[in-house]
Amino acid sequence: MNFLRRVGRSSRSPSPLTRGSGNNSPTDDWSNTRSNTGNRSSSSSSGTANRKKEGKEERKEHSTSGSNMIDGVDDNLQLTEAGCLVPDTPLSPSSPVPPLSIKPHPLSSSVSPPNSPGSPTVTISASEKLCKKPHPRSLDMRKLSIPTSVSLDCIKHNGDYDSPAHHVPRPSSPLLSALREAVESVSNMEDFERIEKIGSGFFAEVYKVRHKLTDEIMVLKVNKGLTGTKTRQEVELLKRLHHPNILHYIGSCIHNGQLHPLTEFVNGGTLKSLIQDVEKNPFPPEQRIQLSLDMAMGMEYLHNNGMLHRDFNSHNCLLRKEGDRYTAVVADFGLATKNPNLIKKLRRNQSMVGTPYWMAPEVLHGKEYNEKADTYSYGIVLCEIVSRKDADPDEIPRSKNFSLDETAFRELPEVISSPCPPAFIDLACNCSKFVPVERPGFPSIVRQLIQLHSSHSASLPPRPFKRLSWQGHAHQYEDHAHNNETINLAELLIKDTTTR
Ligand SMILES: Nc1ncnc2c1ncn2[C@@H]1O[C@H](COP(=O)(O)OP(=O)(O)OP(=O)(O)O)[C@@H](O)[C@H]1O
Repeated sequence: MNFLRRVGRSSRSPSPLTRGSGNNSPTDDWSNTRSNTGNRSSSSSSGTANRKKEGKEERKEHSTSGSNMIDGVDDNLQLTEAGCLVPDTPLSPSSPVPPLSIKPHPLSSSVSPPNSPGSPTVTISASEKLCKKPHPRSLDMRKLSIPTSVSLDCIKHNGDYDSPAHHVPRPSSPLLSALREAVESVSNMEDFERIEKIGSGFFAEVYKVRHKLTDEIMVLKVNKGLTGTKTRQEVELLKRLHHPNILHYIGSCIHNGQLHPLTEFVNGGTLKSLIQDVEKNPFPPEQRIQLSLDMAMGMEYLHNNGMLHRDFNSHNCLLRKEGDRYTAVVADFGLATKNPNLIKKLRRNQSMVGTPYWMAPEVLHGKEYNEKADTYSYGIVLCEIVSRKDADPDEIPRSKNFSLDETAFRELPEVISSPCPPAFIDLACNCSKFVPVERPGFPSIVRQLIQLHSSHSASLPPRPFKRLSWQGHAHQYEDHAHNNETINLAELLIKDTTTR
Protein backbone atom coordinates (compact mmCIF):
# COMPACT_ATOMS: atom_id res chain seq x y z
CA MET A 1 0.00 0.00 0.00
CA ASN A 2 2.75 2.33 0.89
CA PHE A 3 4.31 1.27 -2.33
CA LEU A 4 1.19 2.22 -4.20
CA ARG A 5 1.16 5.64 -2.71
CA ARG A 6 4.87 6.19 -3.01
CA VAL A 7 4.99 5.21 -6.64
CA GLY A 8 1.98 7.28 -7.51
CA ARG A 9 2.84 10.44 -5.74
CA SER A 10 6.48 10.52 -6.55
CA SER A 11 5.71 10.29 -10.23
CA ARG A 12 3.50 13.34 -10.37
CA SER A 13 4.49 16.11 -12.63
CA PRO A 14 6.27 18.78 -10.63
CA SER A 15 5.65 21.60 -13.02
CA PRO A 16 3.35 24.28 -11.66
CA LEU A 17 3.45 26.00 -15.01
CA THR A 18 1.23 23.62 -16.82
CA ARG A 19 -0.77 21.85 -14.21
CA GLY A 20 -4.29 23.18 -14.38
CA SER A 21 -3.20 26.03 -16.58
CA GLY A 22 -3.37 24.64 -20.06
CA ASN A 23 -4.38 26.72 -22.99
CA ASN A 24 -8.11 26.50 -23.09
CA SER A 25 -8.75 29.40 -25.37
CA PRO A 26 -10.43 28.43 -28.60
CA THR A 27 -8.04 29.02 -31.42
CA ASP A 28 -7.05 27.20 -34.51
CA ASP A 29 -3.39 28.12 -34.19
CA TRP A 30 -1.70 24.78 -33.71
CA SER A 31 1.82 26.17 -33.47
CA ASN A 32 2.08 25.82 -29.69
CA THR A 33 0.69 22.37 -29.39
CA ARG A 34 4.02 20.78 -28.60
CA SER A 35 4.69 22.87 -25.55
CA ASN A 36 4.43 21.43 -22.04
CA THR A 37 6.27 18.36 -23.14
CA GLY A 38 6.78 15.98 -20.30
CA ASN A 39 4.22 17.47 -18.01
CA ARG A 40 1.21 15.58 -16.98
CA SER A 41 -1.20 18.37 -16.29
CA SER A 42 -4.88 18.09 -15.85
CA SER A 43 -6.35 21.23 -17.26
CA SER A 44 -9.58 20.10 -18.77
CA SER A 45 -12.34 22.59 -19.04
CA SER A 46 -14.88 19.78 -18.96
CA GLY A 47 -14.45 18.11 -15.69
CA THR A 48 -10.99 16.61 -15.87
CA ALA A 49 -9.43 19.25 -13.68
CA ASN A 50 -9.71 16.97 -10.71
CA ARG A 51 -7.72 14.23 -12.30
CA LYS A 52 -4.67 15.05 -10.25
CA LYS A 53 -6.60 14.44 -7.08
CA GLU A 54 -8.13 11.34 -8.54
CA GLY A 55 -4.81 9.77 -9.21
CA LYS A 56 -5.09 9.90 -12.99
CA GLU A 57 -1.70 11.42 -13.46
CA GLU A 58 -0.13 8.96 -11.12
CA ARG A 59 0.39 6.45 -13.84
CA LYS A 60 3.75 4.81 -13.58
CA GLU A 61 5.58 3.60 -16.57
CA HIS A 62 8.62 1.55 -15.90
CA SER A 63 10.17 -0.98 -18.16
CA THR A 64 12.06 -3.71 -16.41
CA SER A 65 13.67 -4.45 -19.72
CA GLY A 66 14.71 -0.89 -20.23
CA SER A 67 12.39 -0.47 -23.16
CA ASN A 68 8.67 -0.55 -23.62
CA MET A 69 9.05 -1.28 -27.27
CA ILE A 70 9.34 -4.96 -26.55
CA ASP A 71 5.62 -4.97 -25.91
CA GLY A 72 4.67 -2.82 -28.87
CA VAL A 73 1.93 -3.74 -31.25
CA ASP A 74 4.13 -3.40 -34.26
CA ASP A 75 6.38 -6.35 -33.64
CA ASN A 76 5.87 -9.54 -35.55
CA LEU A 77 2.11 -9.73 -35.28
CA GLN A 78 -0.41 -7.51 -36.93
CA LEU A 79 -4.15 -7.26 -36.71
CA THR A 80 -5.98 -7.86 -39.94
CA GLU A 81 -8.91 -5.72 -40.96
CA ALA A 82 -11.09 -8.50 -39.61
CA GLY A 83 -9.34 -8.12 -36.31
CA CYS A 84 -7.31 -11.36 -36.29
CA LEU A 85 -3.72 -11.52 -35.29
CA VAL A 86 -1.61 -12.76 -38.15
CA PRO A 87 2.11 -12.80 -38.83
CA ASP A 88 3.09 -9.47 -40.26
CA THR A 89 4.35 -9.48 -43.80
CA PRO A 90 6.26 -6.26 -44.21
CA LEU A 91 6.57 -4.67 -47.56
CA SER A 92 9.77 -5.40 -49.38
CA PRO A 93 12.60 -3.01 -48.53
CA SER A 94 12.77 -2.00 -52.14
CA SER A 95 9.17 -0.95 -52.04
CA PRO A 96 8.60 2.72 -52.75
CA VAL A 97 5.72 2.54 -50.30
CA PRO A 98 6.72 2.78 -46.66
CA PRO A 99 4.76 0.57 -44.24
CA LEU A 100 2.94 3.59 -42.94
CA SER A 101 0.15 3.26 -40.49
CA ILE A 102 -1.27 6.65 -41.23
CA LYS A 103 -3.97 7.76 -43.53
CA PRO A 104 -4.28 11.21 -45.08
CA HIS A 105 -7.77 12.43 -44.76
CA PRO A 106 -9.56 12.74 -48.07
CA LEU A 107 -10.46 16.31 -47.26
CA SER A 108 -6.88 17.38 -46.82
CA SER A 109 -5.63 19.81 -49.33
CA SER A 110 -2.25 18.18 -49.43
CA VAL A 111 -0.83 15.05 -47.95
CA SER A 112 2.73 14.16 -47.24
CA PRO A 113 3.35 11.10 -45.11
CA PRO A 114 6.28 11.65 -42.74
CA ASN A 115 9.52 9.78 -42.80
CA SER A 116 8.91 8.74 -46.34
CA PRO A 117 11.42 10.33 -48.63
CA GLY A 118 10.36 9.65 -52.11
CA SER A 119 6.77 9.15 -51.13
CA PRO A 120 4.41 11.03 -53.33
CA THR A 121 2.72 14.18 -52.24
CA VAL A 122 -0.85 13.97 -53.37
CA THR A 123 -2.47 17.28 -54.07
CA ILE A 124 -6.21 17.15 -54.03
CA SER A 125 -8.43 20.09 -54.73
CA ALA A 126 -10.79 18.86 -52.07
CA SER A 127 -12.44 22.12 -51.14
CA GLU A 128 -13.47 22.74 -54.73
CA LYS A 129 -14.97 19.30 -54.98
CA LEU A 130 -16.55 19.50 -51.59
CA CYS A 131 -18.38 22.67 -52.51
CA LYS A 132 -20.50 20.54 -54.78
CA LYS A 133 -21.33 18.21 -51.92
CA PRO A 134 -23.67 18.92 -49.05
CA HIS A 135 -21.93 19.29 -45.70
CA PRO A 136 -23.40 16.53 -43.63
CA ARG A 137 -23.38 17.23 -39.94
CA SER A 138 -22.33 13.82 -38.94
CA LEU A 139 -19.96 12.45 -41.43
CA ASP A 140 -17.82 9.38 -41.19
CA MET A 141 -14.70 10.63 -42.86
CA ARG A 142 -13.71 7.17 -43.93
CA LYS A 143 -16.89 6.83 -45.89
CA LEU A 144 -16.41 10.00 -47.92
CA SER A 145 -16.36 9.26 -51.57
CA ILE A 146 -14.66 12.35 -52.90
CA PRO A 147 -12.17 11.46 -55.56
CA THR A 148 -9.24 10.78 -53.26
CA SER A 149 -9.15 7.17 -54.23
CA VAL A 150 -9.26 8.13 -57.88
CA SER A 151 -6.27 10.35 -57.35
CA LEU A 152 -4.51 7.60 -55.46
CA ASP A 153 -5.07 5.20 -58.28
CA CYS A 154 -2.96 7.58 -60.29
CA ILE A 155 0.09 6.96 -58.14
CA LYS A 156 2.56 4.75 -59.91
CA HIS A 157 4.63 2.15 -58.16
CA ASN A 158 7.70 4.33 -58.49
CA GLY A 159 5.91 7.06 -56.57
CA ASP A 160 5.29 9.35 -59.54
CA TYR A 161 1.95 10.95 -59.85
CA ASP A 162 0.02 10.23 -63.03
CA SER A 163 -2.28 12.90 -64.33
CA PRO A 164 -5.90 11.91 -63.83
CA ALA A 165 -6.47 12.67 -67.48
CA HIS A 166 -4.12 9.83 -68.36
CA HIS A 167 -5.28 7.56 -65.64
CA VAL A 168 -6.28 4.06 -66.58
CA PRO A 169 -7.74 2.08 -63.69
CA ARG A 170 -5.85 -1.09 -63.01
CA PRO A 171 -6.39 -4.00 -60.65
CA SER A 172 -5.48 -3.22 -57.07
CA SER A 173 -2.04 -4.48 -56.06
CA PRO A 174 -0.85 -4.99 -52.48
CA LEU A 175 1.47 -2.01 -52.88
CA LEU A 176 -1.30 0.18 -54.12
CA SER A 177 -3.59 -0.97 -51.33
CA ALA A 178 -0.87 -0.25 -48.80
CA LEU A 179 -0.36 3.21 -50.22
CA ARG A 180 -4.07 3.86 -50.30
CA GLU A 181 -4.39 2.78 -46.71
CA ALA A 182 -1.43 4.96 -45.80
CA VAL A 183 -2.83 8.14 -47.24
CA GLU A 184 -6.58 7.63 -47.07
CA SER A 185 -7.40 9.42 -43.84
CA VAL A 186 -4.62 11.80 -42.91
CA SER A 187 -5.66 15.38 -42.43
CA ASN A 188 -3.84 18.63 -42.04
CA MET A 189 -4.05 20.23 -38.65
CA GLU A 190 -5.09 23.42 -40.41
CA ASP A 191 -8.28 21.69 -41.57
CA PHE A 192 -9.52 21.87 -37.98
CA GLU A 193 -10.66 24.62 -35.71
CA ARG A 194 -9.88 24.12 -32.07
CA ILE A 195 -13.00 24.44 -29.90
CA GLU A 196 -11.67 23.64 -26.46
CA LYS A 197 -9.11 21.64 -24.61
CA ILE A 198 -10.92 18.74 -22.97
CA GLY A 199 -8.12 16.84 -21.38
CA SER A 200 -4.46 16.39 -20.89
CA GLY A 201 -2.47 13.29 -20.12
CA PHE A 202 1.15 12.32 -19.92
CA PHE A 203 1.44 11.72 -23.63
CA ALA A 204 -1.07 14.07 -25.16
CA GLU A 205 -3.28 17.10 -24.99
CA VAL A 206 -6.81 16.41 -26.07
CA TYR A 207 -8.86 18.95 -28.03
CA LYS A 208 -12.43 19.05 -29.18
CA VAL A 209 -12.18 20.27 -32.78
CA ARG A 210 -14.45 21.12 -35.69
CA HIS A 211 -13.61 20.23 -39.25
CA LYS A 212 -13.67 23.52 -41.11
CA LEU A 213 -15.34 22.13 -44.21
CA THR A 214 -17.77 19.58 -42.86
CA ASP A 215 -18.45 21.10 -39.41
CA GLU A 216 -18.01 17.65 -37.97
CA ILE A 217 -17.05 17.65 -34.31
CA MET A 218 -14.32 15.26 -33.29
CA VAL A 219 -11.41 14.91 -30.92
CA LEU A 220 -7.79 15.51 -31.79
CA LYS A 221 -5.23 14.00 -29.48
CA VAL A 222 -2.12 16.11 -29.93
CA ASN A 223 0.73 13.95 -28.79
CA LYS A 224 3.49 15.80 -27.03
CA GLY A 225 6.22 14.25 -29.08
CA LEU A 226 7.52 12.18 -26.20
CA THR A 227 6.71 8.85 -27.73
CA GLY A 228 5.88 9.02 -31.41
CA THR A 229 6.05 5.26 -31.64
CA LYS A 230 3.45 4.84 -28.92
CA THR A 231 1.07 7.12 -30.79
CA ARG A 232 1.68 5.19 -33.98
CA GLN A 233 0.96 1.96 -32.14
CA GLU A 234 -2.21 3.40 -30.66
CA VAL A 235 -3.34 4.47 -34.12
CA GLU A 236 -2.39 1.07 -35.58
CA LEU A 237 -4.59 -0.61 -33.04
CA LEU A 238 -7.46 1.86 -32.93
CA LYS A 239 -8.01 1.83 -36.65
CA ARG A 240 -8.51 -1.94 -36.59
CA LEU A 241 -10.89 -2.02 -33.67
CA HIS A 242 -14.54 -1.70 -34.61
CA HIS A 243 -16.86 -2.18 -31.71
CA PRO A 244 -19.61 -0.03 -30.18
CA ASN A 245 -17.82 -0.07 -26.82
CA ILE A 246 -14.42 0.92 -28.19
CA LEU A 247 -13.55 4.51 -29.04
CA HIS A 248 -14.15 5.07 -32.74
CA TYR A 249 -11.08 6.09 -34.72
CA ILE A 250 -11.63 8.56 -37.55
CA GLY A 251 -8.22 9.44 -38.92
CA SER A 252 -4.96 11.17 -38.10
CA CYS A 253 -3.28 14.51 -38.49
CA ILE A 254 0.36 15.13 -39.15
CA HIS A 255 1.88 18.23 -37.59
CA ASN A 256 5.49 19.06 -36.82
CA GLY A 257 6.45 15.59 -37.96
CA GLN A 258 4.17 13.99 -35.37
CA LEU A 259 1.12 11.82 -35.81
CA HIS A 260 -2.01 12.88 -33.93
CA PRO A 261 -5.09 10.64 -33.85
CA LEU A 262 -8.59 11.92 -34.59
CA THR A 263 -11.43 10.11 -32.87
CA GLU A 264 -15.12 10.51 -32.29
CA PHE A 265 -16.10 13.05 -29.64
CA VAL A 266 -17.64 11.20 -26.73
CA ASN A 267 -20.07 13.64 -25.18
CA GLY A 268 -20.90 12.28 -21.71
CA GLY A 269 -17.63 12.74 -19.82
CA THR A 270 -15.78 9.94 -18.06
CA LEU A 271 -17.14 7.09 -15.97
CA LYS A 272 -15.11 8.57 -13.13
CA SER A 273 -17.06 11.81 -13.23
CA LEU A 274 -20.38 9.96 -13.35
CA ILE A 275 -19.45 7.78 -10.38
CA GLN A 276 -18.35 10.73 -8.30
CA ASP A 277 -21.22 13.02 -9.17
CA VAL A 278 -23.18 11.75 -6.19
CA GLU A 279 -25.29 14.90 -5.90
CA LYS A 280 -26.68 14.93 -9.42
CA ASN A 281 -26.58 11.30 -10.44
CA PRO A 282 -28.49 8.72 -8.41
CA PHE A 283 -26.75 5.98 -10.45
CA PRO A 284 -29.38 3.25 -10.24
CA PRO A 285 -28.10 -0.34 -10.06
CA GLU A 286 -29.40 -1.20 -13.53
CA GLN A 287 -27.33 1.65 -14.97
CA ARG A 288 -24.26 0.42 -13.08
CA ILE A 289 -24.78 -3.07 -14.49
CA GLN A 290 -25.38 -1.74 -17.98
CA LEU A 291 -22.21 0.36 -18.05
CA SER A 292 -20.18 -2.48 -16.55
CA LEU A 293 -21.51 -4.75 -19.28
CA ASP A 294 -20.59 -2.19 -21.95
CA MET A 295 -17.03 -2.02 -20.69
CA ALA A 296 -16.77 -5.78 -20.36
CA MET A 297 -17.92 -6.26 -23.95
CA GLY A 298 -15.37 -3.73 -25.18
CA MET A 299 -12.65 -5.50 -23.21
CA GLU A 300 -13.77 -8.93 -24.34
CA TYR A 301 -13.48 -7.74 -27.92
CA LEU A 302 -10.01 -6.34 -27.26
CA HIS A 303 -8.85 -9.57 -25.65
CA ASN A 304 -10.38 -11.65 -28.41
CA ASN A 305 -8.18 -9.64 -30.72
CA GLY A 306 -5.14 -10.74 -28.77
CA MET A 307 -4.49 -7.41 -27.09
CA LEU A 308 -4.19 -6.22 -23.50
CA HIS A 309 -5.23 -2.68 -22.58
CA ARG A 310 -2.91 -2.27 -19.57
CA ASP A 311 -4.33 1.10 -18.58
CA PHE A 312 -7.96 0.31 -17.95
CA ASN A 313 -9.42 2.67 -15.36
CA SER A 314 -12.44 4.86 -14.76
CA HIS A 315 -10.79 7.87 -16.47
CA ASN A 316 -10.29 5.90 -19.65
CA CYS A 317 -13.93 4.84 -19.88
CA LEU A 318 -15.82 7.53 -21.70
CA LEU A 319 -19.59 7.86 -21.83
CA ARG A 320 -21.75 8.43 -24.88
CA LYS A 321 -24.91 10.19 -23.80
CA GLU A 322 -28.06 9.86 -25.86
CA GLY A 323 -31.01 11.37 -24.02
CA ASP A 324 -30.91 9.85 -20.55
CA ARG A 325 -29.01 6.82 -21.67
CA TYR A 326 -25.29 6.33 -21.34
CA THR A 327 -23.09 3.87 -23.18
CA ALA A 328 -19.58 3.19 -21.94
CA VAL A 329 -16.70 3.33 -24.40
CA VAL A 330 -13.21 2.05 -23.66
CA ALA A 331 -10.53 4.57 -24.69
CA ASP A 332 -6.82 5.38 -24.41
CA PHE A 333 -4.96 2.50 -26.01
CA GLY A 334 -1.57 4.17 -25.65
CA LEU A 335 -0.25 1.32 -23.49
CA ALA A 336 -2.04 -1.55 -25.23
CA THR A 337 0.09 -4.51 -26.13
CA LYS A 338 -0.18 -8.04 -27.41
CA ASN A 339 -1.24 -10.69 -24.97
CA PRO A 340 1.99 -12.56 -24.13
CA ASN A 341 -0.02 -15.81 -23.92
CA LEU A 342 -0.50 -15.59 -27.66
CA ILE A 343 3.14 -15.05 -28.49
CA LYS A 344 5.08 -18.24 -29.15
CA LYS A 345 8.30 -17.08 -27.58
CA LEU A 346 7.35 -16.15 -24.05
CA ARG A 347 8.44 -12.64 -23.35
CA ARG A 348 9.98 -11.99 -20.06
CA ASN A 349 10.80 -8.54 -18.73
CA GLN A 350 7.32 -7.25 -19.36
CA SER A 351 6.87 -3.56 -18.87
CA MET A 352 5.44 -2.39 -15.61
CA VAL A 353 2.90 0.08 -16.95
CA GLY A 354 -0.49 1.38 -15.98
CA THR A 355 -2.06 3.72 -13.46
CA PRO A 356 -1.06 2.52 -9.99
CA TYR A 357 -4.46 2.49 -8.26
CA TRP A 358 -5.75 0.11 -10.94
CA MET A 359 -2.60 -1.94 -11.55
CA ALA A 360 -2.77 -5.65 -10.80
CA PRO A 361 -0.56 -6.96 -7.95
CA GLU A 362 1.48 -9.09 -10.34
CA VAL A 363 2.21 -6.00 -12.45
CA LEU A 364 3.18 -3.98 -9.38
CA HIS A 365 5.38 -6.85 -8.21
CA GLY A 366 7.15 -6.88 -11.59
CA LYS A 367 5.98 -10.40 -12.39
CA GLU A 368 4.73 -11.80 -15.66
CA TYR A 369 1.14 -10.96 -16.41
CA ASN A 370 -1.55 -11.61 -18.97
CA GLU A 371 -5.13 -10.57 -19.75
CA LYS A 372 -6.10 -11.15 -16.11
CA ALA A 373 -4.19 -7.97 -15.25
CA ASP A 374 -6.90 -6.11 -17.20
CA THR A 375 -9.53 -8.07 -15.26
CA TYR A 376 -8.01 -6.77 -12.03
CA SER A 377 -8.12 -3.15 -13.25
CA TYR A 378 -11.73 -3.74 -14.29
CA GLY A 379 -12.43 -5.18 -10.83
CA ILE A 380 -11.21 -1.99 -9.16
CA VAL A 381 -13.47 0.01 -11.48
CA LEU A 382 -16.38 -2.23 -10.38
CA CYS A 383 -15.42 -1.49 -6.76
CA GLU A 384 -15.62 2.22 -7.59
CA ILE A 385 -19.04 1.66 -9.16
CA VAL A 386 -20.30 -0.31 -6.15
CA SER A 387 -19.02 2.10 -3.50
CA ARG A 388 -18.84 5.36 -5.48
CA LYS A 389 -15.50 5.90 -3.79
CA ASP A 390 -12.16 6.85 -5.27
CA ALA A 391 -9.80 4.06 -6.35
CA ASP A 392 -7.20 5.41 -3.91
CA PRO A 393 -6.17 2.65 -1.44
CA ASP A 394 -7.18 5.04 1.34
CA GLU A 395 -10.72 4.81 0.01
CA ILE A 396 -10.95 1.30 -1.44
CA PRO A 397 -8.88 -0.83 0.97
CA ARG A 398 -5.99 -2.97 -0.26
CA SER A 399 -4.11 -5.83 1.35
CA LYS A 400 -0.40 -5.87 1.95
CA ASN A 401 -0.01 -7.80 -1.28
CA PHE A 402 -1.60 -4.86 -3.18
CA SER A 403 -4.80 -6.68 -4.08
CA LEU A 404 -8.26 -5.69 -2.88
CA ASP A 405 -8.82 -6.26 0.84
CA GLU A 406 -12.13 -7.98 0.23
CA THR A 407 -13.20 -8.22 3.87
CA ALA A 408 -12.53 -4.56 4.57
CA PHE A 409 -14.17 -3.56 1.27
CA ARG A 410 -17.35 -5.49 2.05
CA GLU A 411 -17.48 -3.80 5.45
CA LEU A 412 -17.36 -0.27 4.04
CA PRO A 413 -20.60 1.58 4.90
CA GLU A 414 -20.86 2.60 1.23
CA VAL A 415 -20.75 -1.06 0.18
CA ILE A 416 -23.17 -2.22 2.87
CA SER A 417 -25.64 0.44 1.77
CA SER A 418 -24.93 0.06 -1.94
CA PRO A 419 -28.02 -0.60 -4.06
CA CYS A 420 -26.01 -3.05 -6.19
CA PRO A 421 -27.18 -6.66 -6.13
CA PRO A 422 -24.94 -9.01 -4.08
CA ALA A 423 -23.91 -10.87 -7.24
CA PHE A 424 -22.53 -7.62 -8.65
CA ILE A 425 -20.49 -7.00 -5.49
CA ASP A 426 -19.26 -10.60 -5.65
CA LEU A 427 -18.17 -10.03 -9.24
CA ALA A 428 -16.25 -6.89 -8.24
CA CYS A 429 -14.43 -8.87 -5.54
CA ASN A 430 -13.74 -11.86 -7.79
CA CYS A 431 -12.24 -9.66 -10.50
CA SER A 432 -9.95 -8.08 -7.89
CA LYS A 433 -8.50 -11.33 -6.51
CA PHE A 434 -4.79 -11.54 -5.85
CA VAL A 435 -4.29 -14.75 -7.83
CA PRO A 436 -4.82 -14.07 -11.55
CA VAL A 437 -6.34 -17.48 -12.37
CA GLU A 438 -9.01 -16.91 -9.75
CA ARG A 439 -10.23 -13.87 -11.66
CA PRO A 440 -12.83 -14.46 -14.35
CA GLY A 441 -12.04 -13.70 -17.97
CA PHE A 442 -14.17 -11.19 -19.85
CA PRO A 443 -16.35 -13.78 -21.63
CA SER A 444 -17.44 -15.03 -18.20
CA ILE A 445 -17.86 -11.48 -16.88
CA VAL A 446 -20.06 -10.62 -19.87
CA ARG A 447 -22.20 -13.72 -19.24
CA GLN A 448 -22.64 -12.89 -15.57
CA LEU A 449 -23.53 -9.28 -16.29
CA ILE A 450 -26.02 -10.20 -18.99
CA GLN A 451 -27.71 -12.44 -16.47
CA LEU A 452 -27.74 -9.67 -13.88
CA HIS A 453 -28.87 -7.17 -16.45
CA SER A 454 -31.84 -9.24 -17.50
CA SER A 455 -33.07 -9.36 -13.92
CA HIS A 456 -32.43 -5.67 -13.16
CA SER A 457 -33.27 -3.87 -16.35
CA ALA A 458 -36.98 -3.31 -15.81
CA SER A 459 -36.57 0.45 -15.46
CA LEU A 460 -34.13 0.84 -18.33
CA PRO A 461 -35.16 1.61 -21.89
CA PRO A 462 -34.96 -1.54 -24.03
CA ARG A 463 -31.52 -2.03 -25.47
CA PRO A 464 -31.37 -4.68 -28.14
CA PHE A 465 -28.09 -6.28 -28.99
CA LYS A 466 -26.96 -8.16 -31.98
CA ARG A 467 -24.76 -11.17 -31.72
CA LEU A 468 -22.04 -11.35 -34.31
CA SER A 469 -20.12 -14.39 -35.26
CA TRP A 470 -16.50 -13.32 -35.42
CA GLN A 471 -14.04 -15.51 -37.22
CA GLY A 472 -15.06 -18.53 -35.20
CA HIS A 473 -14.04 -16.81 -32.00
CA ALA A 474 -16.17 -15.57 -29.17
CA HIS A 475 -19.30 -13.67 -29.99
CA GLN A 476 -19.45 -9.94 -30.27
CA TYR A 477 -22.34 -7.68 -29.67
CA GLU A 478 -23.39 -4.61 -31.48
CA ASP A 479 -25.95 -1.94 -30.93
CA HIS A 480 -29.19 -2.27 -32.78
CA ALA A 481 -28.39 0.95 -34.59
CA HIS A 482 -25.65 -0.87 -36.42
CA ASN A 483 -27.74 -3.76 -37.60
CA ASN A 484 -31.24 -4.91 -38.20
CA GLU A 485 -30.88 -8.28 -36.60
CA THR A 486 -31.72 -8.07 -32.93
CA ILE A 487 -32.23 -10.50 -30.16
CA ASN A 488 -33.01 -9.67 -26.60
CA LEU A 489 -30.53 -10.18 -23.83
CA ALA A 490 -32.27 -13.17 -22.33
CA GLU A 491 -32.14 -14.93 -25.68
CA LEU A 492 -28.53 -13.96 -25.98
CA LEU A 493 -27.78 -15.44 -22.60
CA ILE A 494 -29.42 -18.75 -23.49
CA LYS A 495 -27.49 -18.96 -26.75
CA ASP A 496 -24.27 -18.02 -25.04
CA THR A 497 -24.54 -20.66 -22.38
CA THR A 498 -25.16 -23.30 -24.98
CA THR A 499 -22.32 -22.27 -27.25
CA ARG A 500 -19.53 -21.55 -24.80
N1 LIG B 1 -12.70 10.98 -27.76
C1 LIG B 1 -12.85 11.70 -26.64
N2 LIG B 1 -14.02 12.30 -26.37
C2 LIG B 1 -14.17 13.03 -25.23
N3 LIG B 1 -13.20 13.22 -24.31
C3 LIG B 1 -12.02 12.63 -24.53
C4 LIG B 1 -11.76 11.85 -25.69
N4 LIG B 1 -10.50 11.39 -25.64
C5 LIG B 1 -9.98 11.86 -24.50
N5 LIG B 1 -10.87 12.62 -23.81
C6 LIG B 1 -10.65 13.29 -22.54
O1 LIG B 1 -9.28 13.61 -22.44
C7 LIG B 1 -8.70 12.94 -21.31
C8 LIG B 1 -7.29 12.51 -21.65
O2 LIG B 1 -7.34 11.63 -22.76
P1 LIG B 1 -6.37 10.40 -22.85
O3 LIG B 1 -6.48 9.62 -21.56
O4 LIG B 1 -6.67 9.66 -24.10
O5 LIG B 1 -4.97 11.14 -22.97
P2 LIG B 1 -3.57 10.53 -22.64
O6 LIG B 1 -2.51 11.56 -22.77
O7 LIG B 1 -3.37 9.29 -23.45
O8 LIG B 1 -3.77 10.16 -21.14
P3 LIG B 1 -2.91 9.16 -20.38
O9 LIG B 1 -1.92 9.96 -19.64
O10 LIG B 1 -3.89 8.42 -19.51
O11 LIG B 1 -2.27 8.27 -21.41
C9 LIG B 1 -9.67 11.80 -21.00
O12 LIG B 1 -9.63 11.42 -19.65
C10 LIG B 1 -11.00 12.39 -21.36
O13 LIG B 1 -11.49 13.20 -20.31
